[in-house]
Amino acid sequence: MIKHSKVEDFAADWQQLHQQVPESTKKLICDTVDRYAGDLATQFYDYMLADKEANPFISHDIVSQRLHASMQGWLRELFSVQQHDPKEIYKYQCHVGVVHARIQMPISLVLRGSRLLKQAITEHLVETELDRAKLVQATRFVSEVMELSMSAMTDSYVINVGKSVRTDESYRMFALGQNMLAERERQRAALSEWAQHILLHLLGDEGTGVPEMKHSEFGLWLQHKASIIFHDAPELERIRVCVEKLERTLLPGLIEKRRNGGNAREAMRQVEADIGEVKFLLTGLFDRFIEVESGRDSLTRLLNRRYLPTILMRELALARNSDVPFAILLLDIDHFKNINDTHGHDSGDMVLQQASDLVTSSVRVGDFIFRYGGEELLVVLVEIGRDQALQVAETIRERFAAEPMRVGDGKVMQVTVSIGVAAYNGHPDYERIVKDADDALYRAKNSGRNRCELAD
Ligand SMILES: Nc1nc2c(ncn2[C@@H]2O[C@H](COP(=O)(O)OP(=O)(O)OP(=O)(O)O)[C@@H](O)[C@H]2O)c(=O)[nH]1
Repeated sequence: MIKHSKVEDFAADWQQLHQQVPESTKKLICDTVDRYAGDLATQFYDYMLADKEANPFISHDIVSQRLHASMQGWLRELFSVQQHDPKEIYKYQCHVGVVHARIQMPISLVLRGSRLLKQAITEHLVETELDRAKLVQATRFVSEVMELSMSAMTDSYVINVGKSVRTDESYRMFALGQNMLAERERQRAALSEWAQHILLHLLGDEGTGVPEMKHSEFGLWLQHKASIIFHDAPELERIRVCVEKLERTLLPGLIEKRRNGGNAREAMRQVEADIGEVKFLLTGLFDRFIEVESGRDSLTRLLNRRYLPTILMRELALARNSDVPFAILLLDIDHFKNINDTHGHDSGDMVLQQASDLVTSSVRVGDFIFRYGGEELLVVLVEIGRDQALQVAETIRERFAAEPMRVGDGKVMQVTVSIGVAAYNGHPDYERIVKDADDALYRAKNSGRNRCELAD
């Protein structure tokens, strides 16, 4: 069967729609839209300009200079009786969609606007000499033309918003690609330098107008780059609050104290504490992101769970398109709580680290190992069938049972694991295979632990 492209589907629907409605009715709609195009555009933009959500995207000036006329042109063309090529009409609608995406106008707003226009055109049609049957037909025609236009617009809107998200993300990755450890040290140094600068300035005798942070190297970084790298991390906001407090309250207070010859020690201490807080937040922010962005869990160095959907979706696509199967193992350390309770939390951590080393050395380099939960690991075994996957799980289980683990103070203890195994079975939803492995793990636990169970 030939797969139709979106433009061909649009053209076919457009032609079919036009064939269903008599020329006389179309002519009347065309004339009505033509006559009221100005009013319709005014009505549309009055509504948009009054709307809180729409307001940031348009202004009175832009409306009067450009948009009002474009809207009339668009309406006239959409309902024109001249036989335009439907593919050209499709392109035109896509272009409008691209523009909406570029200015980041929410699609809900575009759809709301279209409903408003549909209603307004219908009201004008009611005033014409059309009889009831024809009026119903005309109203339906207007509605479907609008629907078709919106579907083309939405298609290109979605693609183009996707593109811009990818661009943002690639810039973010580029920014992150710069060595984050070096960046962290650079910004810490820039902050210290600025702090030193103001303290030296304050110790001088003028005691007025300290150098503003926003013009310092750190201030510029905070203003322009930090929010791209860290998005809306809460620490960033707290840093901004600290900086504002410093500039608006603490520093002026300190200057005032010094000018009046008062004891500035307490004010100075507050300034130092505030700068210390900014430094602390900054370090924490970088450290958190270095850990997350490296994609690894900080304790076990295994992959972070948030990458699991990406990996599983990729494996599912490979399995579907190239017939390359895969399987997952869900592994849970038995009675882990007892290890913590008996030997302490640090020993629990040590066991987790040894457990991840053991699993890592039991699978191939091409497999993926995630820290799935507290004491749960998830392994994606690539290019493997169900029986082989079960064998791998058995080997891991046996190794755990055979190799005692260190728990601090030179002590060792026996640790066992339960494993649920699920192989790709053609189901397209990646959550399903995880759920299958989870059910199998549950059975392994309920059947006495230190066991592997295969999903049904
Ligand atoms: N030391 C340490 N403990 C953790 C970590 N993450 C989770 N835990 C602990 O792991 C324990 C898991 O306990 P449970 O879920 O009751 O299960 P369990 O004791 O392993 O028993 P079964 O799974 O039923 O065999 C909890 O006490 C958690 O506090 C971690 O990173 N380090």
